[in-house]
Amino acid sequence: MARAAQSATPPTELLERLLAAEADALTQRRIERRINESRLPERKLLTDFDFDFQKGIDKAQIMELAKLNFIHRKQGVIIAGNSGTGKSHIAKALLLLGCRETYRCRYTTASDMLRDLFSGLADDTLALKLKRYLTPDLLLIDEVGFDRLEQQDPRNACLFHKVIDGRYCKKSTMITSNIDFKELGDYLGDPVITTAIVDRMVHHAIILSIEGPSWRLHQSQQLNNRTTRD
Ligand SMILES: Nc1ncnc2c1ncn2[C@@H]1O[C@H](COP(=O)(O)OP(=O)(O)OP(=O)(O)O)[C@@H](O)[C@H]1O
Repeated sequence: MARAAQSATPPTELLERLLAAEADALTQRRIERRINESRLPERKLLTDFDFDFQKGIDKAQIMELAKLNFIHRKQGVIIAGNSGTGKSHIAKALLLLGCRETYRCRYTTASDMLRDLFSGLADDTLALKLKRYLTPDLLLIDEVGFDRLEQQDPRNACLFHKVIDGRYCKKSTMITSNIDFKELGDYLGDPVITTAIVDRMVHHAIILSIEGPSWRLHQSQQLNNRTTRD
């Protein structure tokens, strides 16, 4: 206000500037809140992704996904491929973009989600816990098939089904996996229910299959080469 008085800024212009700054700060706070609520463990960006390294990924397709129309269309996205090929990086970056728009998003790994839902069975809070995974506009279930589930129990398939079926055609779900869907029945403990899960997951979904080298391996090879040279 002192500066405005010095430069004889008209009061309406001053008010306009103050309100714009407040509106920007409010938008920023809302974005931060959505990111925190999403439980995203790290903020990955598509601009940090080396598309030249991973030739198996169609950059144009990812940039199309980055427009987030799939959330609006309540479409699923499945990113499959070997370890280290960048599946989680891309999925997390898309989730972050979702938070930056007005979407409510949630990140989980398959094992964390199933552990959480199992605890809901134990203390009769399943309905409440399911809400966490059913209400977000975008749910990312990362690392499907990645590790052995804590509870080796066919109810894993029932719980997974509750989430997928509850979101089917209503909300968008992103899944990353390093196993073939044929192995999902063993992973979730019930092949029959898993067939119903896969059916819903792939229906109308955008499926990206990344066949390529591991970025982690590439990084450690580069490091080794550098150390040998030094
Ligand atoms: N093409 C790439 N450009 C830049 N960083 C990459 C690329 N691919 C992977 N990374 C980085 O390598 C690490 C592993 O990638 P990411 O977790 O996305 O792999 P993943 O395919 O999900 O593997 P996993 O199935 O083992 O979880 C991350 O830190 C990620 O940011």
